[in-house]
Amino acid sequence: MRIGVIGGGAWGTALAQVAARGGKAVTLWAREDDVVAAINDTHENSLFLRGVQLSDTIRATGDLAALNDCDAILVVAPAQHVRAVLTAADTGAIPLVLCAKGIEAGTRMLVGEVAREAAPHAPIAVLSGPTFAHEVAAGQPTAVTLACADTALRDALSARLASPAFRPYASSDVVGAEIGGAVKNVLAIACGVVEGAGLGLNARAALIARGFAEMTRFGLAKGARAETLAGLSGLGDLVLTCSSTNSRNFSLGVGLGQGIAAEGLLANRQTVAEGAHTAPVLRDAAEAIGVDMPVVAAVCDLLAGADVREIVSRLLSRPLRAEV
Ligand SMILES: NC(=O)C1=CN([C@@H]2O[C@H](COP(=O)(O)OP(=O)(O)OC[C@H]3O[C@@H](n4cnc5c(N)ncnc54)[C@H](O)[C@@H]3O)[C@@H](O)[C@H]2O)C=CC1
Ligand SMILES: O=C(CO)COP(=O)(O)O
Repeated sequence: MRIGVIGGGAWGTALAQVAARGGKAVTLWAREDDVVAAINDTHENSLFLRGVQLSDTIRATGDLAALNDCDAILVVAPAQHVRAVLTAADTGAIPLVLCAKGIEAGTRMLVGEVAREAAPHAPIAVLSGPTFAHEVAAGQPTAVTLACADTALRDALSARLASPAFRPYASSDVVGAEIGGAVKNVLAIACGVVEGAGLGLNARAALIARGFAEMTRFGLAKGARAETLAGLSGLGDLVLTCSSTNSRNFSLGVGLGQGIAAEGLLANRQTVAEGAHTAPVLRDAAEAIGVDMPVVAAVCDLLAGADVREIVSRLLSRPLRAEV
């Protein structure tokens, strides 16, 4: 199975490295000419994944047509750009493995729904889970959810990507795998705020648990399965991203919690904090189907400039209620 990758950020590059293990050829499309040149000339993506020596069987290209002879393509552009790159790539019926975590602004579509519109003939799979790119690229042990309705395709992709250090767990719940990854980014911002504002570890644990309740309410309403949300792509990724400043979303929250305005934190950044884009879309999507997501709403208000203390006191003064 010849693998192509769309997206030369940290995660696309790390996944190219996964696919290249054992000396297999991988074609990686990157948007930036200097990323293409650096990968081909020095086998390092010095812009997005500095310090990782990449396999010399990864060939980078700036030409999307170079992916047309692949047997499967990992789509690793940020969620807001997936529609544009898939439309431009025009890869026909080549299976797409969606690896971005987010919801498209404007349409409120999950990336899978976007892909079905932009590439209507392509079989769709979703790869998601607790995966900091640097650790994966360094070969540290990692497990992911690989969701696809077509079991033969899922098994072929799993066999192609698996190694002792990279374990895909199979699922048929594509929507569930997507929702976990999209929602946890917003909740990670909230946990970062708790850290930045010095509210303590009890508060962070409470936020992870209540955030997971929000993820579950929204996911079930959208047709996800509870066990997917409690698995690697949901709770697993939530715990990872809410625990470390290695997370861009958590770090953004730390800044907000310290009272720094979102505008400044988000200006001129090269790396993506998906939760900032997902938060308002998720809040609107949840409101539209009557799902209560107070933590997500709080993150939206903080991103829009609300005062941290006011938002915290609003959350803490909500009426007491049953846990479940
Ligand atoms: N970095 C990580 O550890 C992980 C990231 N992800 C997800 O992977 C997706 C990509 O993230 P990263 O690789 O981390 O990105 P990154 O933050 O390392 O790099 C930014 C990426 O955005 C691309 N980009 C910027 N403007 C663009 C445009 N107009 N059109 C197309 N692409 C554009 C850049 O070319 C670059 O590839 C995100 O959805 C993220 O949530 C998922 C798992 C782990
Ligand atoms: O998705 C991730 C880990 O699974 C990466 O999280 P951040 O985008 O917050 O860095």
